[in-house]
Amino acid sequence: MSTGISIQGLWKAFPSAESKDEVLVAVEDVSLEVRENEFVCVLGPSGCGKSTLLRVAAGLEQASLGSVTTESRPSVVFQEHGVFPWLTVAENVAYPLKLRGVPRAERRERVRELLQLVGLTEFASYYPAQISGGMRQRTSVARALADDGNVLLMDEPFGALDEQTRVALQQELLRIWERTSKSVLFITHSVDEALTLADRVVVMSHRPGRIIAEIEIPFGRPRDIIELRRDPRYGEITYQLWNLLEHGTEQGEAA
Ligand SMILES: Nc1ncnc2c1ncn2[C@@H]1O[C@H](COP(=O)(O)OP(=O)(O)OP(=O)(O)O)[C@@H](O)[C@H]1O
Repeated sequence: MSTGISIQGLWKAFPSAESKDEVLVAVEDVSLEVRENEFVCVLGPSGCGKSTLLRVAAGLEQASLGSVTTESRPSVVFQEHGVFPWLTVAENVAYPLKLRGVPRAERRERVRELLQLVGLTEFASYYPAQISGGMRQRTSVARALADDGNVLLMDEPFGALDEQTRVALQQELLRIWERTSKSVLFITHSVDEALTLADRVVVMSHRPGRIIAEIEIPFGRPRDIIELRRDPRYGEITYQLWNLLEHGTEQGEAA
């Protein structure tokens, strides 16, 4: 199977704010492959370098060392501020199509389909300030899907939402992803979210962020993310992931 995203020996350091002679290592020697059509979640504690990893993968930051290659130019969804406030919902979704020079009639049809996919048809002519946070994130997801590439990078896209909206959008994202088949790298600090969405969860250590474990998630597709929670393996993997986050090992022993 071919590779959607390949990260090899990636290091990222920033100048230290404390001393001119020092650097702050945010990401340490991370190698990670996302296969075509695979959904990988990167799980790690706050400040461990998850966003930095994603920003480098997106080409928004340069690697200090190592390389990132993607099958196509990645589309990115961020936690917040992902939509242009001066454009309507429909215009936001149309934006990447316009940049690519897609003719107007085709653009209109594609936007109609995407808005239907994310349940925003009725809000096409609203501005971001006139819709809810969950709707803004759906707009952002629809806009990322309007890019025709196969690589989707998501940085805690549902992190700022209330729990019910978050679960609804996770379910929606899975439904869309199952139909559009993209390679997804999804950053989260939530054990539940990683377990719910991923084919594979990559766990990072405290800063500097290294990969300390990769866990294959055994739940099949399509997934019902509510039913999933009744599966006894859900509790077991949750326990395993929490131990990795807290102690760096799977058994709750100190590393
Ligand atoms: N542009 C920057 N300049 C200097 N330091 C930075 C920069 N961006 C990130 N850092 C540092 O890199 C480290 C990792 O930050 P990053 O935002 O990647 O963590 P994170 O795991 O995404 O955190 P959170 O889950 O809290 O969002 C932090 O110590 C942060 O201070």
